[in-house]
Amino acid sequence: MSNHPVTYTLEKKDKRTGARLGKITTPHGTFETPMFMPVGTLATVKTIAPEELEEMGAGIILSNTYHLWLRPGEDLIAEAGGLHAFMNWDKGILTDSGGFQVFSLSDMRRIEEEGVHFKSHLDGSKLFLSPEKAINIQNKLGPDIMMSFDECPPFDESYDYVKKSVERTSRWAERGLEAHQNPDRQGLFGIVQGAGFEDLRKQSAKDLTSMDFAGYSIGGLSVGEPKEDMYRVLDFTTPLLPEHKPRYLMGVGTPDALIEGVMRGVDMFDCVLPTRIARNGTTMTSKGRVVIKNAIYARDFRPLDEKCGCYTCRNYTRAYLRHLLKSDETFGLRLTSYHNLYFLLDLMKKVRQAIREDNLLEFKEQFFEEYGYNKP
Ligand SMILES: CCCSCc1cc(N)cc2c(=O)[nH]c(N)nc12
Ligand SMILES: [Zn+2]
Repeated sequence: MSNHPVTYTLEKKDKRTGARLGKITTPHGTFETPMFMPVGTLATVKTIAPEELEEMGAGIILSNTYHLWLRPGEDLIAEAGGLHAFMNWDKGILTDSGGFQVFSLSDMRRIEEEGVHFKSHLDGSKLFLSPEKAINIQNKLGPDIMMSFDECPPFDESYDYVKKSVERTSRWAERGLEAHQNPDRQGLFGIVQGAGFEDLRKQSAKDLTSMDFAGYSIGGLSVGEPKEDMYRVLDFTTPLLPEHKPRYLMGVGTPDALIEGVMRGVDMFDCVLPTRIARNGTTMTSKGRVVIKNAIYARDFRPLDEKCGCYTCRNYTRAYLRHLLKSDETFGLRLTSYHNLYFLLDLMKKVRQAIREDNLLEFKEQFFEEYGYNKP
């Protein structure tokens, strides 16, 4: 069906790069792109309240089918009225399909045409996930955007293996479309795979764009490959995707990769990085990374980032943040997580403005210089 509940409006194409300004409309609101999506694996963006996510400008957040299936279970969340009600978040929610987590979290797994057999990372119990099951779980969780069940092979996997994997992921995608019970209110995205092989990326994109998905994800990247490889794959993959549907690059969230991805036509990004590194005291600032537990900050009574307008930077000093992190005080995790999320959301706001003003390349150069990316 072509009248999807999740639609994309292309507003402006950058004259000198592949960047584009747009809006994605979901049953829970319309949000500007390019956008960064905070990850809330277990129905919470760790240590941050929904109201705080809203005040920092988050539009769509992520949750994780695999984790929520195992705990507390999709039926419990369905009884609660779905993820939005369960976690008291009334903007957009996107869920991953679980395949990636199976491959990254679980050992003893066996991949067959029917699906994947594996052991729970929680208690070792035997589990089975199929394309149909992954879609049914997401139908019950009730996100605005759902992902097809895919296999994300290692980037350095053999050509023959990746070819077979891409063909199976395309068959899984078709089965998922068939199994989708709420196509009127939940948009389903296909996930393009193919590792670093251009012909396999083309095959995957051809297969998936022949099916009527609401949007397209670029999977199989940000899995440890060199960034230059990721950019090379994006260069020949994003042009294969429909211009008038959203493009989502999975698992990408460093400032440089976000900007490089935008310049290659990507609209949506997610990454656990900002909150994960925050919890061990690593923060992203306009002058590059600041590892706040470092002794040099013990008597540094300046804000974390003097150019940042976030709650953390307006109210607390580096010395205080260092004290909290060194003392394992939970409040410290909240303050660094808040700042890192705000930093990336604010970066994407500045990127959107740069596309509006046709100075994205100049913005990138200045941001890279100040962040320290150009240092040898
Ligand atoms: C909540 C996490 C969402 S993104 C997870 C993710 C991250 C990365 N890097 C790749 C993939 C992929 O290829 N397929 C799928 N389903 N997910 C991926
Ligand atoms: Zn800040």
